[in-house]
Amino acid sequence: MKVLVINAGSSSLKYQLYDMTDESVLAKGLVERIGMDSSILTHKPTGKEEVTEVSDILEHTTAIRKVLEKLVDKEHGVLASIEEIDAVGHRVVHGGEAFKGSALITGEAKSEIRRLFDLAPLHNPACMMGIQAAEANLPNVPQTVVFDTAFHQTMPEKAYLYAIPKVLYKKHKVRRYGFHGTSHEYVSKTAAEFLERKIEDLKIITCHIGNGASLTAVMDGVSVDTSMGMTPLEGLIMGTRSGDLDPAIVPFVMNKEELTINEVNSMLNKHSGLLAISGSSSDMRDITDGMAEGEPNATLAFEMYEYRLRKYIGSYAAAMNGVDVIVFTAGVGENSAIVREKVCENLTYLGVEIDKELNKIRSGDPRRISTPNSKVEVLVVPTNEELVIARDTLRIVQEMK
Ligand SMILES: Nc1ncnc2c1ncn2[C@@H]1O[C@H](COP(=O)(O)OP(=O)(O)O)[C@@H](O)[C@H]1O
Ligand SMILES: CC(=O)OP(=O)(O)O
Ligand SMILES: [Mg+2]
Repeated sequence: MKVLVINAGSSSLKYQLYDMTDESVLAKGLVERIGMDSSILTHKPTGKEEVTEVSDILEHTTAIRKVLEKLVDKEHGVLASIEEIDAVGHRVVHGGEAFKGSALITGEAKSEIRRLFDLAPLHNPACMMGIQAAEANLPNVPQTVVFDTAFHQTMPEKAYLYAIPKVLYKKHKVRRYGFHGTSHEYVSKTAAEFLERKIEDLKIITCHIGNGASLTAVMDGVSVDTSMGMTPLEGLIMGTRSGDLDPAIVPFVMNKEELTINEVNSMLNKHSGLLAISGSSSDMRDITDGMAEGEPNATLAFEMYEYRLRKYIGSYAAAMNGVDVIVFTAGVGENSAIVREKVCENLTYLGVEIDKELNKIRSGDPRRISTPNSKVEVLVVPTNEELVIARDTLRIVQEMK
């Protein structure tokens, strides 16, 4: 069975084609700058050379058509025919309270995802474009949706409600949903397997720190709290997102700077975070390079990022009355030894002790970076959101039969 996984953003579309007989990746790639001139398609067939193609791709339907052409291309393809694709799995960022797990795409599911546009205006419309584009190109193939929010539906009320008038929850579903759920679930399970422990016996803090970043407290194998909120803006300092701030800043700045709702949203989501503090980049590689060169704004950006992350780890240890395992994952968590080192350096009060040499080793496998004496296991576990989507898709399609 072959499953195509699609992760659609507003101007990009990532894809991976899996052969689920052995969970191998046959090809993967990315279309960037959709809707702009000079869109870029990068296609990487496993075992063959990567190809890059620049053309004007005006919308997602054309983007998927181009991807499908590449998948069956004589030179760069990995399939004899498009008919070989048995199912398509889509990442959808916001599933609200309606979706507690992955689902087959039906008319009703699509209506529900549309109803959630209000709660995730930056994410869900793009996901819907991906779904419609895939349906247009592969009309007879079953399609599924896998939600970032689903894993967090186990949070208790005390963690997901905000201390604002309850009518706002009743009328508009204003509450914490949390995101990156496929990643938090995958790395917490993988961590327990790696340690050869039952996940039910562990208190785990998973740190998914990529471009978007969130932390989750996992107890008894389920999410009990997470740092992102009603939208993926709350919590940690991210590449271009502010994370937590005093909510009174929003009306204050809107008033002083005469900003519209869209403009203030854009400021907090796209022009804040590491980018705003450093004044130069949202990428942790540039921030740590700048810090190494003694650049003061890059140094401040790093310090603020690390400080916020460490405070959240402390608060989740408090939430669970302890922590057995801390897991680092995603772009920064998997690759930045200095972020891991600096965070852990200040967690000695929890009994955290990392081995600086182990921490520097680069590898694509789950690995331990704590010392044998450490009271908390500290692990680096590469995430694989696409594999979770492919597995869920396979399960749902098999259940249909
Ligand atoms: N070698 C590296 N060292 C430090 N940070 C890195 C490295 N590689 C990637 N990153 C960070 O990871 C981010 C991308 O993370 P990723 O999880 O791939 O994000 P997303 O899936 O949200 O696009 C980059 O913006 C950068 O900050
Ligand atoms: C939900 C979210 O923040 O996603 P990403 O990390 O892909 O931006
Ligand atoms: Mg991501």
